[in-house]
Amino acid sequence: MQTLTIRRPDDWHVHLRDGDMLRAVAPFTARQFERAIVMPNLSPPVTTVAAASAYRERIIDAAGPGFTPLMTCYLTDEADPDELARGHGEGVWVAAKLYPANATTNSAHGVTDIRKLWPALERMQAIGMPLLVHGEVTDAQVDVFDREAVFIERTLAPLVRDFPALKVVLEHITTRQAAEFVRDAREGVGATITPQHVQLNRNALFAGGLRPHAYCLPVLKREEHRLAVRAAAVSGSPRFFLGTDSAPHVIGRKEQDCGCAGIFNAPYALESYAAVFEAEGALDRLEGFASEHGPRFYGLPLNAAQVTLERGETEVLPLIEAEGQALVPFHAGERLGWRLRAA
Ligand SMILES: NC(=O)N[C@@H](CC(=O)O)C(=O)O
Ligand SMILES: [Zn+2]
Ligand SMILES: [Zn+2]
Repeated sequence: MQTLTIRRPDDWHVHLRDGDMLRAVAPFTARQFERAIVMPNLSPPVTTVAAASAYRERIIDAAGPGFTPLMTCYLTDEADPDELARGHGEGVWVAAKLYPANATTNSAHGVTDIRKLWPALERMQAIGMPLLVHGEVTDAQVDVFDREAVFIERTLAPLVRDFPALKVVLEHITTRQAAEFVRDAREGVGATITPQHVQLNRNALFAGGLRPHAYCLPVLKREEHRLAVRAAAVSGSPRFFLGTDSAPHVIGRKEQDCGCAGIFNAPYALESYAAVFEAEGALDRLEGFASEHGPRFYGLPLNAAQVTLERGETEVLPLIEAEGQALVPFHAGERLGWRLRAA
């Protein structure tokens, strides 16, 4: 097969940031995807309908025509059910995002105790607004590699039980436990999967030295987990869908004493996923994962347009500079075997 034409995909988890960084990265996402679920972890976080509408306009300006940002509400301990319902009703918010306080980048205003969210979750369940979850406990006693599995046990499993009709997406899954939990859960539970978590295991963090550009949260896990998440991605199950978690930080913030978590994978995300599906003999399932499972889960229409991937070397630059931002992309300096044909 020399070309692969699929329905135009969407990215169900991306960080587009704001200001110069937004202008630098939004065109990469817009080139690859028709829609994207935009994470609200700006500083300050996007907690009001007004802030989300204004942010949406800035994204549309930066991305150019043909791209639709789908906005999310950042949940705090003070999350107001009426504001959530209003934003959802007005078509501004597609979903709301739960960051356990201090679990990841810009999550200081996140939720300190899930019980504080109950009124918000009740309303979201009633109106059919999905809950997106950064699934890691923040308990310093828990080993950083176990934080996702412990979160599932302590928080997610009870939540999925207590809110039996709430749509829940476990974002950027990294473990066998997460893949199995989502696979076996009740209806209305899904997961996004990033390109890095199906291609790298935690050895990548220490390959010949400390590798800040392989550092993201949840952190890469053992090989056993990579294989389980990879199997879920290519399984064809509608519960698993594409979410890059592209999370740009300028090079200086990655390469420092306390480097930021996040991998900037937007520029070649599709080429990267295609390599995985091909290696697994599952290229015929790429379209479901990239373009169908997500919209069906969210209850949104499938995109009508198509894109074509063609076989051919794509050279990933070691450094991408745009709008004064210097970013090291995922696969920096490598060659990928597929190329997204220009629209
Ligand atoms: N994934 C990351 O490592 N970082 C994300 C936050 C997140 O998605 O948890 C970021 O905003 O930089
Ligand atoms: Zn996260
Ligand atoms: Zn993220």
